[in-house]
Amino acid sequence: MSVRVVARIRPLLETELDKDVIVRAEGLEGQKALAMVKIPNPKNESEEFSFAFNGVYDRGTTQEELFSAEVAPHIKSLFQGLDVTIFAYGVTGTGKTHTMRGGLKLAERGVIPRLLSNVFRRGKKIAKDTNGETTVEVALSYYEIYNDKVFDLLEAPEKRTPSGLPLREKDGKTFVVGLSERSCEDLKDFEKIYIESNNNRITAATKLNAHSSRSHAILRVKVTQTTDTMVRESTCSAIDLAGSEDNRRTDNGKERLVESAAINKSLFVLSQCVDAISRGDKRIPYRESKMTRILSLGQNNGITIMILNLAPMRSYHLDTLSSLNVSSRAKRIEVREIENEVVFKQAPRTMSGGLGGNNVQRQALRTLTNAHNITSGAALLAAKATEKADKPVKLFSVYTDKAAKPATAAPARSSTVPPAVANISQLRQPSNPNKRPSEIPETLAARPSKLARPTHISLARPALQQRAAAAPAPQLSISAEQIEAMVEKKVAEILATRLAAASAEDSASAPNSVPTQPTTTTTTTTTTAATTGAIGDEVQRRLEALERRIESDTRHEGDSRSEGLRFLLQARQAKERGDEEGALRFYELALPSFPGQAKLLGKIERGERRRVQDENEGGDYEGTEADVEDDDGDRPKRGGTRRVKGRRGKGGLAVLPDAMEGEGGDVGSATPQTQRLLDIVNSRDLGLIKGLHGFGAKKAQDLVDHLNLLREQGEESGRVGSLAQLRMVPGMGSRTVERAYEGLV
Ligand SMILES: Nc1ncnc2c1ncn2[C@@H]1O[C@H](COP(=O)(O)OP(=O)(O)OP(=O)(O)O)[C@@H](O)[C@H]1O
Repeated sequence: MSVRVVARIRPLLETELDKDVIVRAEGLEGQKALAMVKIPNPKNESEEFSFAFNGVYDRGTTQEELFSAEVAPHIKSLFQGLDVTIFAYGVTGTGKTHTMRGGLKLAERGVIPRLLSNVFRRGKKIAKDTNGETTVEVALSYYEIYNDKVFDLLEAPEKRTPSGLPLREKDGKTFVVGLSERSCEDLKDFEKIYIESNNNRITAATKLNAHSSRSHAILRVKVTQTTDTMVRESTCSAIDLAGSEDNRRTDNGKERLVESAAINKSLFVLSQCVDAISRGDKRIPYRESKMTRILSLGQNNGITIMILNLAPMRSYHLDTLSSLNVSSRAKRIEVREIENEVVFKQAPRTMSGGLGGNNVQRQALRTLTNAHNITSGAALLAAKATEKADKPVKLFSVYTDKAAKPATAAPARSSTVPPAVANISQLRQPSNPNKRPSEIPETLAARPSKLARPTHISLARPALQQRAAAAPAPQLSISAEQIEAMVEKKVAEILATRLAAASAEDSASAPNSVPTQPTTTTTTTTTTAATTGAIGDEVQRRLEALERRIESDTRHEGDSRSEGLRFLLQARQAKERGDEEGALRFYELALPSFPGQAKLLGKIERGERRRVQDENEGGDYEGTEADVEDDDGDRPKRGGTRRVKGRRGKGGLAVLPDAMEGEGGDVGSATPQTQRLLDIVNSRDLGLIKGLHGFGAKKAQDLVDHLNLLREQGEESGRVGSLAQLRMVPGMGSRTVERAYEGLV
């Protein structure tokens, strides 16, 4: 499977002004072809983030240019039997529909009509070249996924049932029951079907776009080539994804929020799938959303093209960074492409200019939770090149364009830091003394490591500090909590170093990679001798043990602990940026890897309390997926960090039994409530399950469907054996399980 990720920056619309442009395209050093998107750091405009892509298309790129460069080369592969999937991803109003569908004029036609035109042309040529021995048939299906329900766009809306079309599994493939398919003779035929069925698509006016697509629209073009001896079938799916906008900027009402929750969830799964494919994971979470499940994403040997649509305006700043972040994960697949030699056949073209269009109104931006990072796609290439298969996948490094300056001291623990990392730390310089520590290199001369800072040590008064400075390090009083904090910080540093190392290796080995530049969110592991002395032997031992553990954890590809650690690192980085909501989200993502981990649960609870407080105080937070799920106001407002068996938490939180907190949550040691909950779940009795606290009809049905699916796939007995497992079921999560448990208590 190969994936190519490209970015397309749309031109300015009539009412947009050149002075508000903040997104620009650039080539890699010394190369003309555009391959980088540059955008200022919203928190520090003197810094600029660079995101690398397989190709970047600037504002003046025509429909024809995009199509010939990115889609046309794969039509041959389609006729050779490979499946092709083309996504248009991006925030509402950035040009996804324009890219996929386009305008009615010939020059304005988007990817889809051009694709069909090429397919028919090639089909005719094959028939002609084989003297009619090969017949080529084209059939279309067109459906949308709205609020996680599938609707046939080839059918009139009146024929829709509220629950949409069901999915079924057959021979390991997922198909939509009752989805119509229309044979399509020629382009005229196609245009008629396509224009008619587009009127059936659900769109709505949001504050960002008067005709915003609220569903994912998936056009499936099935090509069947038949000769006397064989039938070859392949499909090309073209997907105009729903907008990935942030609710806080759309003034969305309840209905729009529910839609957005479904949209964001499926986009999240999509990015997770792409991420997993890029890592070469055996398990791709494609079953966790309907769209990826129907597309069987990552299950075939096809070609995927992800077109990230971007608006160049400042008013989209945070949304743009957010989608760059998502697509940058996809970008890592560049490595696989090089290996497959399927793509990269044509360099992206550059044009500049501007076009007019509709007016897209946007409201003022407020803080957003998303991490603004980028993965260096070439990280995997570097890992591959050096045969370090046991290295963890490198996630999230941000490049900033800052002048290089040699460091004044070499890192003391250079044995654990690859040379490339040392270079990174040398390149970086603290441009702003007020910057957060994570953004500044921690070289000995420039600034002491956080680990050695007196704030981490219980020395309140100057006199004591002087005495302590003279005293040997082990005499310093460090509380268990402080040690814990140091260890946590250190873990984050170690992981961050790996990212930086990978980025550095990338630039050395990958011809298409971004040049290695300093990172803003990573720190180096320049633990100095002074630092080591200050933190003492005990901390050092624990750090080393942890380092070994991370090393051994990350060796197991697909190991959920490594995944969890990565989320913890991201949470940590979000915290460093002051992005509490982002941190909370990453802590929640880490939870399935460390089920029931009391400290993590504590962090999540505290984060949620803060969020609730923000809401009550009229803060920024206005709604996410979690809001929608927990809309009954049942979300705990308070709670202790450690839950005690058999009692309720402070603010009415379900008090989970110890059995649940252990990894795996063995049924053998389950409390009667746990056992009861599992019995109800495993009964598959919809009535009983619906009776659980926090379960509605849909959640109950989804759970039963999931259990049935497990059984169909022969996975164990299709039973959930522990609360930890229950939490891992798609759509469940910790809060749902806690509430169901609480109901039984
Ligand atoms: N490359 C382009 N050239 C000219 N106009 C464009 C281009 N891209 C987008 N536009 C214009 O920008 C506006 C928004 O584009 P479009 O509706 O395609 O956005 P979208 O991302 O599909 O939004 P939504 O997710 O809400 O459906 C439209 O008026 C469209 O014509």
